[in-house]
Amino acid sequence: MGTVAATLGLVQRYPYHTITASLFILVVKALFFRKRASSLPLPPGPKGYPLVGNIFDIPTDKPWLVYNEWAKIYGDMIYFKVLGQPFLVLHTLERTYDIFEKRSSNYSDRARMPMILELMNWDYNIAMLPYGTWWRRHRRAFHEHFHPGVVAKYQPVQSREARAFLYRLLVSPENFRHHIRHAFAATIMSVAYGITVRESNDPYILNAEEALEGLSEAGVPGRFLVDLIPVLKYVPEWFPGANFKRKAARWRKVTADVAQKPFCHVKEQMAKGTAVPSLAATLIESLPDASDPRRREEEKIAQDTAAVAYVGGADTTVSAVQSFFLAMAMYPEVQKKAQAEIDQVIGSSRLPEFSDRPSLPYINALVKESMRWQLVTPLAVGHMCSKDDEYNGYFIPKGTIVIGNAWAILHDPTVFSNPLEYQPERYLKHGQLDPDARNPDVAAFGFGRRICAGRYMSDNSLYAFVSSVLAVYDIKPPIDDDGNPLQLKAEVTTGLLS
Ligand code: HEM
Repeated sequence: MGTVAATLGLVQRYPYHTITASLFILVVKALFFRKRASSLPLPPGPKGYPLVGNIFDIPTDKPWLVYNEWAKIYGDMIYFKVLGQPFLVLHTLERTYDIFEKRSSNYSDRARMPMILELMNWDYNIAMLPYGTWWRRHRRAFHEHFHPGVVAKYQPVQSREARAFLYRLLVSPENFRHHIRHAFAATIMSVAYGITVRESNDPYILNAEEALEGLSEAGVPGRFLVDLIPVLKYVPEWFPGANFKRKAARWRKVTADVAQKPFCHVKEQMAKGTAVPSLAATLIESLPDASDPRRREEEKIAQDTAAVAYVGGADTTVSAVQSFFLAMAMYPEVQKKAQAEIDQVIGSSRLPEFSDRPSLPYINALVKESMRWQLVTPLAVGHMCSKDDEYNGYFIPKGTIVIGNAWAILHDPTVFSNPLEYQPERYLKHGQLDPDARNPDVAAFGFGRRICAGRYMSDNSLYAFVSSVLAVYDIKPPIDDDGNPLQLKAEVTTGLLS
């Protein structure tokens, strides 16, 4: 879900000016301190300081690894507070299932983000909407076009873009990372709007990238004081120190363009009778009449649905494909087995099709392992607890941001032997997919009612790219000055999207 998730619920160290101001708020809040609604203890976690809580303990670099270490001390539920904001990190599948699935009505909300949602107008992003009717209407509209029964209709575009990607790799293999990004942007623009993007400097893509950069900056909790003191959103732009308002104004414009420009383009094409089939065109066709009072809201939902396909899909699957390239360069024996399967099942006279997928168990296992090995969203996206709760002998206060440590769940050595190794074989038994092997989907796409709504489309894209690339290319590590292959090591970036 790409940057769809921004950095919701991801904890980072706060700048010191933010701390000072927040202290003030906390003192005020403390004056109205609410007595705890339960006599049960809070879940265990690192002991923090008065008022600021665990601000100095919070990991900035790959927090999923640090929480994994903390779990050895505190167990599979870790509770801590940062500037009054409670967090709960869940470490095992049992806990994420109990909380996000069994108690989903209480654990499906999102943290309030005034900078992003109220000032930058990212409110079209389903992933950020508060839990409730408006989110549910968006989710339903999105699901209608991305559930497992319908995503097959996007396969021709996915295959076409996978093939165009093969050609670009042939021309300039050194730019493979750029080509991956371009391929996914092109796929989604085509699916969502029927737009064919330019090879470089495409205005839609440039605009979206700028909006996503703003999102990524504003998504760091504490980056903007207005997230801690929402009333600051009313400060006028000219006011000294109100730089955040000027930034928000610029980002608001590009963010709005991401959703509106391509959608308006489709409307114009439809009016002229020249529109090509697309998600936006289908959504527009099924809108109520212009005179219908429901039209305004329905049109907004349609516009948001198409836009979120782009912002949700632009970066995420890209990251999974990058992991796949790294894995192939590091594990040549895996690559050989995958190529042998393609050669045996398909031969060398054509490229793999979607219809071949059931006959390619090793490739399917490789797609799964590419989602597990280096997770795209190692902490998924935090869910906010809507009301006070009691669970397993502990009290969980309303407003707690609950994070499922997807990395820990998919690197549990009791479930995945040698979890740091890339081994597609772990999903196979007697040469076929083993139904009893833990499927990375249990955590790689998040949890419960907010689980990634684009995961079926993403899975198809990954299959199309992986199988096409392996059918025609060998992926190898770069060569050093003496002509020897470089020793590669998996090093991932930190952040919500790894
Ligand atoms: C490897 C690929 C992807 C990964 C790892 C991924 C991951 C995620 C995660 C972790 C969430 C939040 C789940 C939660 O709150 O528990 C999410 C939400 C979402 N994703 Fe994805 N995503 C991927 C691809 C896509 C694609 C291709 C699309 C669009 C076509 C998409 C659309 C969405 C949407 C709409 C949501 C919001 C769901 C909601 O809040 O109700 N994602 N994704």
